[in-house]
Amino acid sequence: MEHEEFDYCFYFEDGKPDAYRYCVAFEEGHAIYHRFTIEDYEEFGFRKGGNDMKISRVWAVYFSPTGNVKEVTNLIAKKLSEELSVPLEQWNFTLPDNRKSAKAFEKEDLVVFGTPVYAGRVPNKILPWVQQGFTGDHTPMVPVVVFGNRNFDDALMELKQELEKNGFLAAAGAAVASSHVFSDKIAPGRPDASDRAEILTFAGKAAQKIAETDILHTGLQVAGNDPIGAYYTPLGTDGKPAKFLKAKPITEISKCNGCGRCSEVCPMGSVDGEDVSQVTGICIKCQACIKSCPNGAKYFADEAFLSHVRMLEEHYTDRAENRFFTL
Ligand SMILES: Cc1cc2nc3c(=O)[nH]c(=O)nc-3n(C[C@H](O)[C@H](O)[C@H](O)COP(=O)(O)O)c2cc1C
Repeated sequence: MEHEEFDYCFYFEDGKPDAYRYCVAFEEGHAIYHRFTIEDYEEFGFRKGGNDMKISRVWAVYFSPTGNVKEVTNLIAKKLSEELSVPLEQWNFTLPDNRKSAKAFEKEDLVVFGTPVYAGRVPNKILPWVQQGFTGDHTPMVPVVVFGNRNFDDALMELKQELEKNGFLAAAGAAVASSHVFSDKIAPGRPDASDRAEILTFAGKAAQKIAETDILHTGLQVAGNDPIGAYYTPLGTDGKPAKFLKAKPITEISKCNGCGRCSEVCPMGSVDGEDVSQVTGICIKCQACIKSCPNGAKYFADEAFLSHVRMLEEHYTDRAENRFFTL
């Protein structure tokens, strides 16, 4: 078998460092292992040391209605691309137009995959797209979740598991705290300079590990329940569940100049472009329309939603820690 036909190679230390190398070829879903003496292996022209997993491109792939996930995912992906000396590409699947056809990644891609945390999980309306919209081919990835200073609960575990079902292999992972999109009083300005420094240190370490480690046989551990737990139940100031599933943004007509920006940024395509006061489809409360309105004409008036926001402001203003995971 010619060495180009192998998917990747590695070696076991097990008391005899470098005694043998193993190369793997995937055929019809089965891994076929070939063992080489180090002499034969060198003859094949493999690189000495490391894992022989070649990365030729880094991708920043993200869903980010109000920009925090975009910023964090790009920061990690850019640092990885610099450290590994390969080009950086982006795939932003926030808008419905970019969720029309599935995207296939190759073995030599390294995909930094970012989503926000909604109710302690991957946003439930986006989960089907995470499950169906991306395929890997033993493609290394870095799952990243960004949360609004309360908790990321099982979101990172869920994102990792879902992508691993579709041919990706987690090489590192991160849960990064940000300002909460519901309130300017919760973690304002985050990610800040200190977060960015932590993120860059993590990405540098991840690049080194990716270059050195046999990803397929190591298995990344991340925080979260396995199996994944229930969605977090938002509470109101009275400590009872705050039910605002049906809440939709309201438009203050006197302030609206009909520019249509809110309709353009809605990730669900739910704001009518002709009459922006009409929310014709699902609202995921992402706040993209509210944050993007140049005239401050959009707001939520739902009492249960506002009570939840006040509860968050009362209980979740202490600085949450970022969490980073490497092999
Ligand atoms: C519907 C919804 C639910 C959220 N649930 C959580 C949560 O469970 N924990 C948390 O810490 N932040 C939560 N957040 C805050 C977001 O994770 C945070 O603001 C994130 O930065 C948003 O990402 P984006 O700026 O890319 O849109 C929630 C936000 C929304 C819109």
